[in-house]
Order: sequence, then structure tokens, then C-alpha cells
Amino acid sequence: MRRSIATVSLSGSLADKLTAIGAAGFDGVEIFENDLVAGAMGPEEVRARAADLGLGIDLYQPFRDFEAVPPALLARNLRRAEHKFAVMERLGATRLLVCSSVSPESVDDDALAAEQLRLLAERAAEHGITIAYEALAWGRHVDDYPHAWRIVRMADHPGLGVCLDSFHILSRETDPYAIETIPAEKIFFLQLADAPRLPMDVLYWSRHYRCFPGQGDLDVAGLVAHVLRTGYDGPLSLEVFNDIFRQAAAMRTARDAMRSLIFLEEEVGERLDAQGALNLPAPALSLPAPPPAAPVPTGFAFAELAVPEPRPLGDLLDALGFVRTGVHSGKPVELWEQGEARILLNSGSAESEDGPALGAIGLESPDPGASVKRAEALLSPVLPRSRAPRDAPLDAVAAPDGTELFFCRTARPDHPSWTDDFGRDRREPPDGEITHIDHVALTQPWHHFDEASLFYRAVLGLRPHESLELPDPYGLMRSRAASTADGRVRFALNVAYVGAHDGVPYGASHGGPGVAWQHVALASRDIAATARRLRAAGTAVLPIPANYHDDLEARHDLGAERHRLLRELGLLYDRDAHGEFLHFYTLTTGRVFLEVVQRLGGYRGYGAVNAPVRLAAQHAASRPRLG
Ligand SMILES: O=C(O)c1ccc(O)c(O)c1
Ligand SMILES: [Mg+2]
Repeated sequence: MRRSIATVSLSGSLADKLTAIGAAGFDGVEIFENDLVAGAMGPEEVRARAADLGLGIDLYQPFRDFEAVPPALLARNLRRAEHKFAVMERLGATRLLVCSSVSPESVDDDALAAEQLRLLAERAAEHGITIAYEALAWGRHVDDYPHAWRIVRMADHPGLGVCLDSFHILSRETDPYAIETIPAEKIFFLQLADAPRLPMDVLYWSRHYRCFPGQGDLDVAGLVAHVLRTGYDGPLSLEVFNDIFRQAAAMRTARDAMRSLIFLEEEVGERLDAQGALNLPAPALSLPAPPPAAPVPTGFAFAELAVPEPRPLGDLLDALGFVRTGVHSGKPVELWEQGEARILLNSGSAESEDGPALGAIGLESPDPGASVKRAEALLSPVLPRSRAPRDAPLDAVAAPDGTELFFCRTARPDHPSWTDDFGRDRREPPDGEITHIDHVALTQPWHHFDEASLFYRAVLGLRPHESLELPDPYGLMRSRAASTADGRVRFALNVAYVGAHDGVPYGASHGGPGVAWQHVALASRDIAATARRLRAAGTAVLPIPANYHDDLEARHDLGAERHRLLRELGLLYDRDAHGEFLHFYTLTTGRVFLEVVQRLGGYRGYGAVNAPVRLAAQHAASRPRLG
């Protein structure tokens, strides 16, 4: 099947867009009229440029407000159409998208709409052009695909069919099942977009918040499965109107778009397989071969912090009960361990220029080689294995925020272990309260948030959780977790909302809304003991205001003794339907802080209700003291 994308989905000039679309490996484009009209390239030049890049022009769009109008207006609309046919002939485009009318001059008369669309299709046929009629979710009289299809059927012209757009169908919760009653040869085009569920006006939602399939909440794969079951074999074409993608680098967005499409095809294939491939029409069976399956990671192997020098983070780890169990044989890297929690302090990395930063994460993979093949097939940058000859080979890819992800098998007989690089006389890890890394929180650049949630889902096979908004004293943080089903690997992805025009958040002079902070959360089996241990070592933790604990007592009745303990040790508290959560934070150094957490029962969250208190406390603690 052809893979296409509408030029409206990307930033830049039409030439930039085409270059990016070609580089990402698409087969075709939908030329969005505004891109042509506002651009310097004439239609012949666009045609030649697209051809040079191996791109077909699969659609020209949109033609608006055509049907069901009084005769005088029809004549004007046909004249307008003739001009567009001429442009399309110069472009070499043979399919025109007509959106259902939003004009107050159109009337609610299906027979009239059908008659006029038939006339349009007849005129178009004289130029070798066909018409795909699309129901906009906010169309004045035609606002869903069953209605558009009734009109197309009534018009009964071979050059007139429907265009289906997943956003218009799924946003309004129109039942996609009836798509299967449309003959494949009458589905002229298929546009795909996802979106987060937002309770807002559908036009505004569509024009600003669409995203690539797999990044939002709509069941795009389910819809495509219905379409393919008809025997449709036209393009799968992404059409995304998104305020952030309009600003982001086109090359990167195009690659993100292609990753989304590859992942979508895989999901569609699984749906169709699950429903029995026997009665499927041929096009549905000719979906491209899916990428190699994602080996689901089974835990964190390590977190690597780039540090200017091993102290003071080493002192903090020591106070937490970690032991330095080894030093890398060839690089200034220390390995600190407790239970299965492993932290590397790397003082030989340029990333620590502004103080400690999280540089790399090791994930336990059942098959590290397969993890990298998957990442590569989904267009993730694979990192070179430029390591000293003695080093255990490590397979790594770059996550969207630049963090290096290593796929490891720690101390397993079937695979070289990265721990072998830390000397034969490695000490035994101590058995303390801290048992393992619970989660890692990464801060995404503001324009890579959707890309990141798709990356963790598609490349690593994690499940995305709902997207949350967390107030920070200097802005809003958007936060979304992604985890394995068993919770052994959990990521929290955060991004600072910005007045997205200059990329510099208000409050930047205060460090901005938690802009660059990253953290590693350590699981403790007895968080009170861990907190006391730090206190005994004279290590300060993030102070929590008494107001928080007053409010906590109002919200929960945990008994006087427990409330006293939480207050005394500065612990934060949350609960969900599955269990309870206790946590506290260390002070931030550079970009990094540590969190200590204890999950009681099957608590599934990350203490998000407490994030505003944490963020405010962190700003207060990091503000330079006056006088
Ligand atoms: O928002 C719009 O106007 C618009 C235009 C063309 C489309 O294909 C579409 O889905 C929406
Ligand atoms: Mg559309």
C-alpha cells in the first residue's frame, strides 16, 4: 500500500516539506492548496520536484463549499473548479478532495447536493480528474461519512467517491463498522490522524490538536482494519493539523510520521490476523511485512549520570546505603549498587558541563539484538558501538530527548554482561531497603512530546498512560507515563508547556517550569528507614511545607500516628484503587535529583497529585538566597 502524507502536517516552505517527505521514505503527498498558493514554485516545478523525490501527488486539496447551492452560485463554483482543474493538470494531480460545505448559502437537500456533485465529477472527468467527497465533522448539512456516502451513491458517477478521514469519524464517535458496506472502488481516499480526547469544539480540536496515529487516544487501527476489509488499496495518508508540528523541524516530523505509519500498519495487521485472515481481500493481505517484534524490557539495568566529579552524588548514594562496587576498567565511571538498583557515575562525559545530568539508561532486554533491530526498523537512531575493545558489546539507541538507551542482559550466562567492565574484584551489592529502580522521569523538549510517547510505545512496547497537566509556579507541566504491563519498567515523560512562540518559557529566569529536571526514582521496601538513614547521615532532603501535611490530613484519615510520621519525615502520600504510595525527594544537583518511593499494594501511579507541591518546593530550594 502507498504511504502518503498531507503537506499541511509539516512546517516550512513547500520545497522544505517535499524534501522532508521524500527523505522519510513516503510514496506520495497530498498537496494542501495553501502551501501551493503561498509558495514561489509554480505547479510544473512542484510536479518536477516531487517526481525527483520519488513522490506521487496523490491528492490536491481542499476544494470547499461547492455543493447544494442556488443556481447562480453553482455557476460561480463551477468556474472556480475549472481554475483548480487547470492547476491540477499542471501539477499532474488527478484527484481533488471536496469537503462538505460549511457555507450558510448551502441548503439541506441531498438530491441537490448529489446532482451538483455529479455535474462536478462530469466536468472533472474532461480533465482526467476524479472527486473525493469528504464529510467534515462540522459540515453544515453533511457531517458524517454515512451521509457523504448516501449522496455519492445517489450521484452515481464513476468519477465520484468518498474520502474517509479517521479524525472526522472517530472524533464524533460515528460507528466505523458501516464503512464495510461501502464498495472498495467507491472509497477514493483514506486520511489518517489521531488526537488526544479533549472536550472541546470539534473544529478547534481538529485544526490544532490532531497528531499522528499512536500518539493520541483514537482507535485509528480499528478504523483502518474496517477500510481494508472492503478491499481498499489506495494510499494510507496522514493528515495532521497540529500547532506544534507546524513549528517543529520538518525532517524530524516526517520521520516521526513514518514511524507512526509503520507502527499503525503493524497494529492493523494484528487486528486483521486476529479476525481470521481467510476471508480477507488481497490488499489487506499485502500490508508491508511488520518490523521485528518488540522484546518487552523486564527491568532497569542501570541509570547513568554524567557528573563533573563523583562527589557529591557519590556521597548521597553512600548515605542512601549504596556501595561503590566497581570502577570501569578504562573510563572514569563508578558503579554504585544496592539490591538490583545500579547507578553509574560517569565523570568523563561532556554532558555534565552544567552539573550532573542523566545521560543513559540500561534496560534489561530478553534479546538485546532484537531490541535494536526493532528500534532501527522504526527509524530510531542506533548508536555506534564505539567502545574500547575490551568492553562488553552494548546495543544502544537514542531516545527522542537524546538519552542513550542501552539494551542489556545483566549477569546472564547467555550474553556478555556490561558489569564485566567493572573489574573482577567487584564487591557484592549490599542488601538494603532500596531494591531496584522504580521509574525514570525524563524531560522532553516541548516540541518532541508526542514523538516521545510514540517512541516508548512503538519501539519499546510500553503502554502509554493518560496525559496529565501539572501546575508549576512558573507554568504548566504536561506529564505522561509509559510502562510495561507488569510495571517493571516505567518512564515518566514530562514537558514544560511554553507560550510556544519563542520557545522560552515565562519564568525562565527562575529556571522555568521544571524545564530541564530529570530524576531517577528508587524503590524502597521501608521508606521510613531510608528517610531516617539520610537524616542520620546529615543529608538534607527536599523540605515539604507543613501546609501540605495539613491538607493531607483533610483529604485522608490515615490515623494520628501515620500522619505524624509522614510529617516528621517529610514524606508525600497518594493512593489509588490498588494501593498506597509514599515518596520523598533529594535536593537537585545540576539537572538531576533522586526520588525514593514505596508502593504499598498494587499502586499504579507516580504521585502526580503531589507534583505541584514538589515543583514549588524545588523552585524554592533552588532559588539563590538574597543578602
Ligand atoms: O480543517 C479543514 O478545513 C479540513 C480541510 C481538509 C480536510 O481533509 C480536513 O480533514 C479538514
Ligand atoms: Mg481530512
